[in-house]
Amino acid sequence: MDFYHRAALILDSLDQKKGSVKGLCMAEAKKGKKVGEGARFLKVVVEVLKCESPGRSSAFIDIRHRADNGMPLDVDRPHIQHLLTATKLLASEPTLFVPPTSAAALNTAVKSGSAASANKALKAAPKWQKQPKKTPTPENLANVMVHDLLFAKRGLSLPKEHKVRKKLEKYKPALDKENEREKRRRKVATNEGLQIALPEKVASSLEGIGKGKKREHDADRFAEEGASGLEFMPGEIRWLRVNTLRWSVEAAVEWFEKVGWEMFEEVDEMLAASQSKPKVFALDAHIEPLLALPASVSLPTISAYQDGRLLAQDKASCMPAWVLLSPVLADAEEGLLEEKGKGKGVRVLDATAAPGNKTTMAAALVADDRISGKVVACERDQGRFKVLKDMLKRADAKNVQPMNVDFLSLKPDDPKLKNVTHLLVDPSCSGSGIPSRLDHLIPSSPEHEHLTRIRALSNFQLAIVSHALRFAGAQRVVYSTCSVWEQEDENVVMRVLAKKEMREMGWRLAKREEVLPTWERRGRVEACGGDAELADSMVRCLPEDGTNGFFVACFVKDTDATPIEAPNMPERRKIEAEEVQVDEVEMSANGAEELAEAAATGVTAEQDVVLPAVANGKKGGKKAKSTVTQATRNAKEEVLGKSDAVAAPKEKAPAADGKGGKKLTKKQLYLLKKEELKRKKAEAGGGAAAESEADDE
Ligand SMILES: C[S@@+](CC[C@H](N)C(=O)[O-])C[C@H]1O[C@@H](n2cnc3c(N)ncnc32)[C@H](O)[C@@H]1O
Repeated sequence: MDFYHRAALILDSLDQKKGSVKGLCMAEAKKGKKVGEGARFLKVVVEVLKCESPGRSSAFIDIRHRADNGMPLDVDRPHIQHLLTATKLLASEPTLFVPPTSAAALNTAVKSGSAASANKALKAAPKWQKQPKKTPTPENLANVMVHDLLFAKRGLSLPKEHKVRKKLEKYKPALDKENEREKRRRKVATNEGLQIALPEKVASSLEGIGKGKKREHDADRFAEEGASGLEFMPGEIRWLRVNTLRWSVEAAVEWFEKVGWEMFEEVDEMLAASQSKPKVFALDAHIEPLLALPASVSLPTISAYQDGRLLAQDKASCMPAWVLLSPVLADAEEGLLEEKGKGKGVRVLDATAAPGNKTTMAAALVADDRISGKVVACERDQGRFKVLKDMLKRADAKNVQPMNVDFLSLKPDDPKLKNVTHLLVDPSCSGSGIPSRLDHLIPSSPEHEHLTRIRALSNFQLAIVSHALRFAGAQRVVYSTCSVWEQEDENVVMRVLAKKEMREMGWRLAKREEVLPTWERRGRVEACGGDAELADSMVRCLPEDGTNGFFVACFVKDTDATPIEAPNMPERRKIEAEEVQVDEVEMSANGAEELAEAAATGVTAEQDVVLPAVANGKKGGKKAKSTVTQATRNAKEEVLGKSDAVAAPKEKAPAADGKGGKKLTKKQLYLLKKEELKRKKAEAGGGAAAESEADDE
């Protein structure tokens, strides 16, 4: 019963938007420390969400599928909840889904007459009554148990004589009958027809869970890596990066062959061969230190993975560091570093580093003796900073200086950073490109809320990348996201290029020849105002490419050339600039939020400014008597969406009551918005801010 209680608690937390599917499953599993438990939670929770998720034609899935050129899903109501209502199970058995704690608590529960108040009564019971720390809501406990009763191959995993099982089984005929009726109503032949389809890659990965210890351990890793940030792409290919700080690609190939693996020239050939041979691998065609193995391979059995010579990293996630630094490697090969003024050691800055996949890759690429490069890695969040440090240790990345700092607080003209020439900007994003996050199974917000969040993220991303471009010595800056939304991808790049300031500094986009030229999928022409060449400079990835959904663009500085012309902004962006006016006050990234607040309340340069906590990485700002630097002012304008070439129309304030009436001042508008935000946050149970959505990439 304990397992079901805990699975139901995970569903409760999901309802309260307290985290991602995988993250919450792993967090719960960690409490019990049983091998395979995370994977079991994941499987049960996903199965329940597949048949219960309400509002499946919601904005997120719809847009997501439109973005992937797929079909929107069409499941129109929560199936298990429907079964519970139709059979009156919860109403007739108010105490069945209330954890048995003490007689007194049970009595209270029985007397209460309804499951909800029974649950409330239990929670309020005195501490000395031995009861679990948290009790799940009866609805979610019923969801999990009824799911297993009806759909799990082995049925309920409770002893035959367990009284809850005995009681629940009495309802099985009625539940089955209603289930059959529902299938007829929806014109589907099987139970699967009533469920949301999982992305194929995720489905195949979840399928093996529970079939033997080795697979369980592996599945745990699947869940864990998602939560900790180490990447793992469930599906056909398992990408492993050779950690050249510890090993070489040649040595890795030799080692694999020595222990009985067969190498293939092409990834496709390797995949075809993997149908009959399990031990096959291939070198990736685009990224030198990357190997492709069949996804069925069990990582714990590969010692080179266990000791950090190989690192699990999705191919798309390897692209930014490769695009940023492969030209330096090529120059080193040809002995051109001195000539190009890079002989004194390349300095890289990773603006948003944790968990450190791209940092460690950059560190490995510049560790070459001829380059003798170093990396500064900034991470604002204290918890994630610890993860970053662990990753640096695992990868043996001694040439990295980690800093627990808000990147936006660094001064681009700081003499200590004047040697920084290359910057990685991989800011927090919506994570819409990661199918393995499974978050499309959670009921999503209404469309407006979704777009507001994406716009807020987009403004935050613009602030971070613009800040990077202002670094005095910067020559090459790579911007990336694991999002498939144009707002976070092409739009951010276009907004940067539209800024006079950036063009006058000599920034332009690196052309296709310099940015994975043989990678087929490029930026969307429409999102680049119809400019095919610009779109061609950008890289996009989708799961059908064997990677996560991803986006990469590379800015290069050419101080000698005439500044490029402002690009044609796409029509949609202009429309959004108008729509976004109000929303931009509602910023969700922590530091940027505070900057936005400061700006919206009209604080000027010499006044008290709420600055993001600097150097200690703690969330939340502190009051500081400060003179705002130009960089801070710029960032402030950017997060408010004011710095675009396509300016939002002035003072188009909405009516006071939203229907018509007197116009509000900016401050009134802000206060209203703030109230609304507070209310939403309270409703969401203090769920994570939009910004932290996809920080594990
Ligand atoms: C998408 S993740 C980066 C993933 C990382 N590049 C990797 O490949 O492992 C974004 C990270 O940026 C951090 N972050 C967000 N805003 C930041 C800021 N202003 N300064 C420093 N770090 C920031 C987040 O806490 C998060 O850890």
